[in-house]
Amino acid sequence: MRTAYSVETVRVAEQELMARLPEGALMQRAVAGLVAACAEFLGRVYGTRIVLLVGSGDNGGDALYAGARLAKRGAGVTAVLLVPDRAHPGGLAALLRAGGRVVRGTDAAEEPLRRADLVVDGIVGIGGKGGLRPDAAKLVDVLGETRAAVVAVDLPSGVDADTGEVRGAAVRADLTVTFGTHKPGLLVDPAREYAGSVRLVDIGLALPGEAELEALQHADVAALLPVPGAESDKYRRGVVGIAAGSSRYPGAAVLAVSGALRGGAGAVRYVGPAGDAVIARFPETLVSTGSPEQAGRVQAWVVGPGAGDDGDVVAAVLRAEVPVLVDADGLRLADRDAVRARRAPTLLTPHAGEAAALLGVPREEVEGARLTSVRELAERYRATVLLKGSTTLIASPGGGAVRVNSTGTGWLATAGSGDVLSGLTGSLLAAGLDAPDAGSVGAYLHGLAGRLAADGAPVGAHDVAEAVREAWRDVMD
Ligand SMILES: NC(=O)C1=CN([C@@H]2O[C@H](COP(=O)(O)OP(=O)(O)OC[C@H]3O[C@@H](n4cnc5c(N)ncnc54)[C@H](OP(=O)(O)O)[C@@H]3O)[C@@H](O)[C@H]2O)[C@@H](O)CC1
Ligand SMILES: Nc1ncnc2c1ncn2[C@@H]1O[C@H](COP(=O)(O)OP(=O)(O)O)[C@@H](O)[C@H]1O
Ligand SMILES: [K+]
Repeated sequence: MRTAYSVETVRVAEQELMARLPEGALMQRAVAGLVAACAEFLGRVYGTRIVLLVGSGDNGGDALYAGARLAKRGAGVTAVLLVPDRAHPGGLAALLRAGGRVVRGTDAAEEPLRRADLVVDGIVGIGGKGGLRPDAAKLVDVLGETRAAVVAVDLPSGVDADTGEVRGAAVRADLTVTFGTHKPGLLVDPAREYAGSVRLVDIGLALPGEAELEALQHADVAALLPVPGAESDKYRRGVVGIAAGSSRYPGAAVLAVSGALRGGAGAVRYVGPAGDAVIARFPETLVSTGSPEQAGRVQAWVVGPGAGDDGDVVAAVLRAEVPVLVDADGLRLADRDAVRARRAPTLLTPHAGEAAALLGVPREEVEGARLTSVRELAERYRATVLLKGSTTLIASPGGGAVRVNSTGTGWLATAGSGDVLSGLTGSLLAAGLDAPDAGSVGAYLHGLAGRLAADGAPVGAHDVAEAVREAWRDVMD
């Protein structure tokens, strides 16, 4: 499991560790990792031109000490000091001793930045408050006009470490070298995109049990996937009910069933007006035309994909005393109080637009503040919420760590791919995973399937469903 901790938690752990170490030792651990990452990134250090962007805190100190070590290895290093009289004194002295050069202010930065092979962003790290100040923002603008590669120290300056929000100018890095733990912002868009690839340097911080964010890895997913035992039969494996599709959107039903068949349940029941289309494509589906109550027992329901305006079906499914996943039209049709009153688990799976409607805010607000939005939705609706997008987030109603999934690819932004996800995730619910596990395992497999199916070329949603089995095998390998 990859985890990310809030700045507040990092600060406490940092204090505890610093109290036990000689002064400056922690920073030198961070610097050693930063230098190794820069050297690896450059390929060779000798003869390269490196520019350090140096703010007034320890983030700038890291950059200065790293610059000193790189200068000793033969790089030409120039430090741009944003607040010259507050640059980290020890770091600055070390750089000057190593033969580094210093310029002051943004105007003087232009020329060295244009010629740089590598820029080290030490403007601000976890001590950043609010958007970048005007002089720092101007420096970031100048940097944006160059073609230099950028390594960010701890965080790309200008992104919010705790939320992943980016208000105003921020550094776009190729690589971020972060210390002690991932910060939530490094795993959540839009900030994640600014970070480039992320390298974690272990500096010995002892972090408490509960993280702010968790990201499942292959081994975690493998341990959660439902695998039939010798005594399994189709009912014990779980039956998932799909109440989806309409005469207008029969394809949504087919796609949700295609996902459900690959999610580990022993049988898939379909209820709705698209039964003929479903049977034609998937003859193994148990199709019925009546209401969800009459469909026979299921261990979980999926309701909503392509449902059109059939609010009665949504209401009937919400009355069921088994886990229910509500997606797409179902999110619009579901009665809020009925969702909140449910005793069995509920999993809502909105994309940003649907989440915005549920919260009564503009879509951009959700896209700009995904972590805050998903937490708010889970609390308001007393449900587990899976917020879809480039990074998918899963929050639980009682608070606690939010799961983040980033196995996906932009190729998944194709009509119907959300229907596949809802069927797949519903199937995992029916197989016995709890709502946060079903949501995060479903998103993981779906994202991986999208990657495997696309392999660099466009895909349709049915290709994604077909690739779920390959993703499953890949995880189990
Ligand atoms: N945690 C760890 O274990 C370790 C942490 N380490 C490193 O220390 C870093 C944290 O250092 P830090 O605490 O000095 O804060 P930092 O990020 O440099 O920023 C504060 C400075 O920036 C300024 N400033 C603030 N907001 C701003 C804005 N919007 N725009 C512009 N400027 C702004 C603020 O100015 P002030 O408000 O004081 O005027 C202040 O001077 C951390 O990220 C990591 O790199 C490692 O060395 C060792 C292990
Ligand atoms: N840029 C992206 N990167 C990764 N995954 C994405 C991206 N855009 C969309 N997705 C994923 O594709 C799926 C789209 O679902 P949704 O928006 O419901 O589409 P539809 O309603 O057409 O089925 C979701 O699983 C979402 O997380
Ligand atoms: K930084």
